[in-house]
Amino acid sequence: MSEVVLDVRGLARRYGEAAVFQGVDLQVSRGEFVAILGESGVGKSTLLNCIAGLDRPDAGEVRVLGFDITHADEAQQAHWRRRHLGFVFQAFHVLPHLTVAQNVALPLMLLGEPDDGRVEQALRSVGLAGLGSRLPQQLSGGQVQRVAIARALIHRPALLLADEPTGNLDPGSARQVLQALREQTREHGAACVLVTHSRAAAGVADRVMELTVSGMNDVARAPH
Ligand SMILES: Nc1ncnc2c1ncn2[C@@H]1O[C@H](COP(=O)(O)OP(=O)(O)OP(=O)(O)O)[C@@H](O)[C@H]1O
Repeated sequence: MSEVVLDVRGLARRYGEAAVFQGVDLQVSRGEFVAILGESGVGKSTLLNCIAGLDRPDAGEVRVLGFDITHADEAQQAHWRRRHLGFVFQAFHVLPHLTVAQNVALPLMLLGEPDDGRVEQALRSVGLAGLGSRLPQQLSGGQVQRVAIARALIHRPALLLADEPTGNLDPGSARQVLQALREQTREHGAACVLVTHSRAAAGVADRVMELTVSGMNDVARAPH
């Protein structure tokens, strides 16, 4: 059994009297790609934000490689995120005035560890060799999301979180982006959690779960 990177236990979040979710347990191992399905409004983004330490759960805890993010203070959380977390969003989180290479280099710059060779290699590995000097607006939607994947993994984080990364893409581009996400997760030995309402998107994952108000359920694998 490979090492557990993400360990979520008994997580609950409520707004006022209404529970968004409760009793959420989730373990994800190194190199494993887990998809979490759920209807709109069930709390998928809230769950990712709680895992990232951007939102405080009302009960339960989140540990990443033993570090208890739930009970850390904000400065510790911010430091932890910069070093150990990659995040891929649905859209528009690639900075439009920076080139593709500068976007990918950003996490390394924030850590004070610039490395042009690594940026070039990262672009190659997501199929964007030679496009580093372009601006994002000169790329297709699928290419922009592959920039976002390269950027999310450039600093070799232990944990990769993806929130509907294919929501705005046609099915062909979506498939390429998901395949890049899966390949890169394995190659980097990251633990990846993807949230989506798309069963097709969940089809590339190693394991599929469903988020409900009362916890997380296993789902039979969607056909490829
Ligand atoms: N600040 C807030 N105050 C009150 N309720 C909130 C707040 N933020 C989120 N909610 C509620 O929490 C629930 C979960 O929202 P969340 O965005 O996590 O769902 P989701 O599954 O990611 O939805 P979608 O797939 O549409 O993005 C929703 O019912 C939402 O209305």
